Amino acid sequence: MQFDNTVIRNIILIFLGIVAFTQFYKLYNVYYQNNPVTAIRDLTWGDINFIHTTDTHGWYSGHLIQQSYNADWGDFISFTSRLKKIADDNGQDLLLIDSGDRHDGNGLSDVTVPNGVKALPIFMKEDYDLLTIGNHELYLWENSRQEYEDLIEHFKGNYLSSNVEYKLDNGTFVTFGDKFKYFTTPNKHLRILSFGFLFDFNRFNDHSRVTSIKEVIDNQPWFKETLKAYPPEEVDLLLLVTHVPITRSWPEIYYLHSVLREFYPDTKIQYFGGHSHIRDFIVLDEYATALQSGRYCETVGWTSINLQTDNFKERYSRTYIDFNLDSFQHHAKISSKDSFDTEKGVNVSKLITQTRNELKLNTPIGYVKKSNYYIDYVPITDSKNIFHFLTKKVLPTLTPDDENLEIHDERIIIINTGSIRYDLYKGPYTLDSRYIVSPFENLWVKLSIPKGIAIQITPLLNDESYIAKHLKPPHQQDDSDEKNARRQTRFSYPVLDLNDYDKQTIKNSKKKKKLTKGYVTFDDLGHEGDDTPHKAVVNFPIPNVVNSEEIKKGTSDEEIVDLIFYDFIESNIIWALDQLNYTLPEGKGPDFYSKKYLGTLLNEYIRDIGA
Ligand SMILES: O=c1ccn([C@@H]2O[C@H](COP(=O)(O)O)[C@@H](O)[C@H]2O)c(=O)[nH]1
Ligand SMILES: [Zn+2]
Ligand SMILES: [Zn+2]
Repeated sequence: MQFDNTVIRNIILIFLGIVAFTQFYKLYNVYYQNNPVTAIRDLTWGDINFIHTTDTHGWYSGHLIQQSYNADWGDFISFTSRLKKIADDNGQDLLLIDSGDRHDGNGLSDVTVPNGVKALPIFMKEDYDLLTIGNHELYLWENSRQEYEDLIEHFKGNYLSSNVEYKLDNGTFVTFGDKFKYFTTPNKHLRILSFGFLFDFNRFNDHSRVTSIKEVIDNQPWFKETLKAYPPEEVDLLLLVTHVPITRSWPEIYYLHSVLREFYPDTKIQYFGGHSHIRDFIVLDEYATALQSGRYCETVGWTSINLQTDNFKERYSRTYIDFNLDSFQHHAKISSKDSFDTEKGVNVSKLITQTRNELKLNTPIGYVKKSNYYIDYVPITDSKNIFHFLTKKVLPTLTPDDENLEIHDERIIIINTGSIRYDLYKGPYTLDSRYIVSPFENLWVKLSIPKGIAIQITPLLNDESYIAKHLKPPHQQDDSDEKNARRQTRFSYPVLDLNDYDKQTIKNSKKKKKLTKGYVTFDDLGHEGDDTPHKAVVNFPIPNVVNSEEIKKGTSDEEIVDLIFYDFIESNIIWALDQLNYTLPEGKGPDFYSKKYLGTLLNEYIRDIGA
């Protein structure tokens, strides 16, 4: 076959065209990753507006490798101060609220002794109008003491806790802050009665005490006396600042609401929730809604109430603001970073950088070579799932501290999935990553029991139908109810006819935009609540516990094996043994039999493995 010059020239041109197109396409994609074209949805302002944070868990440096959450606490302070100015200029009110859980989840908070000693002063730079306590302020006495001595002192009058108390050295219990607050807002002069509540948490340290919401309502006269002292004609709005999941499957808010409605049949009530780490907004009735604002400085929650209208849809708005500068500047309506920054905000950002350097948080202590490892973006059986990685690669490398400890040939190591808090990213494994992935200082313990019993424990702790049918293991509700709260809220449904919200959603979804991965929240108002439209990520189910089994085939069920687990879940293990009718030899309690196995934490083993 013969080719003339024109054919050859055309082939070369086509080839060059393909190369040029491929290169252009690559650049285009890189550009989009860094400059996603997404229209940020505006905030709707009302007579009274709220900025809400919850479950920050020490993430005040922001997310250093995730653009969507790249703002730090200094930026957040500039943001809220800009919004306060807008509110004041327009004669509207804006209140800042935090729902607790400020420890455990980030190096900035957890590398110090006591944990939080450097992070809390940074948190305290924000001018919160109301705040309350989370369960992470109650695991360790030193954290409760910080709340009592530092935060309550600093936020005097604004720190509310209606069902949590602190034990003084002389043994008397005193409220963490105040049980309630009655106040008038600065601009609209609205009269507000507010309370602070924690869910029915039972793992508090012995210098504190939690009374369930139901117990407070039913058996502590002060609560109903307070409601009577502030009758409906003297209250424009009730504010409930809680560390309680707002989802319908968690009954505590709903019991509280039923009682409040007996006293205030049509007063407006706004709930703020936390603990299950999700974005959520619930409509309780025509005049009552609840907002929950995610976790880990990924989200700033916004809700507003327009008091002038009789129309429900015009009365309420909610937005989940991504914790980044684009969103902050957009909502503050200031395009230049220099004009957006406030002196205080810039100083707090500097303090964060200084503190991170001082604590050497960016120091690499290992390297994650192969890939990212996700908590629930991939199924648990996937090699990129962090629990798959931990059970297959990390747990089998655990070795006891004491070489004289009696050990057996076979062992099962169980971890509660709640002890792993964040995805593990490919690249340098820093001192910070260590606490991000798993912040807890739990000890490994060992129980030596027959293999036939040991192998049934993980399935039993994960069998929710079994757990639902039988007595709940002590403290188990901490984990499994929390997971239910996460799951069910995603598919919560409106109790009022809110179809118009969805029409709006459909209209907008026709606009073809390249979206980044992130939250797409389905709540009672539809799914346009996230300020930044995202491509939704899939969240696969994760069990309560996972294990690594080093068990030989062919050995008898009577063979004694070592069951190794964190002391944090000891009560769950003892519950499971009880369900299996296995009694530890008489006269000796579990404390005697479960021996300390290892002091080295899982997060240090990850470093050694290098992934
Ligand atoms: O020492 C500990 C303390 C807690 N956990 C896990 O944390 C969750 C509670 O976290 P929230 O932020 O309050 O949701 C608890 O259910 C445990 O899974 C732990 O593993 N060790
Ligand atoms: Zn939390
Ligand atoms: Zn919590």
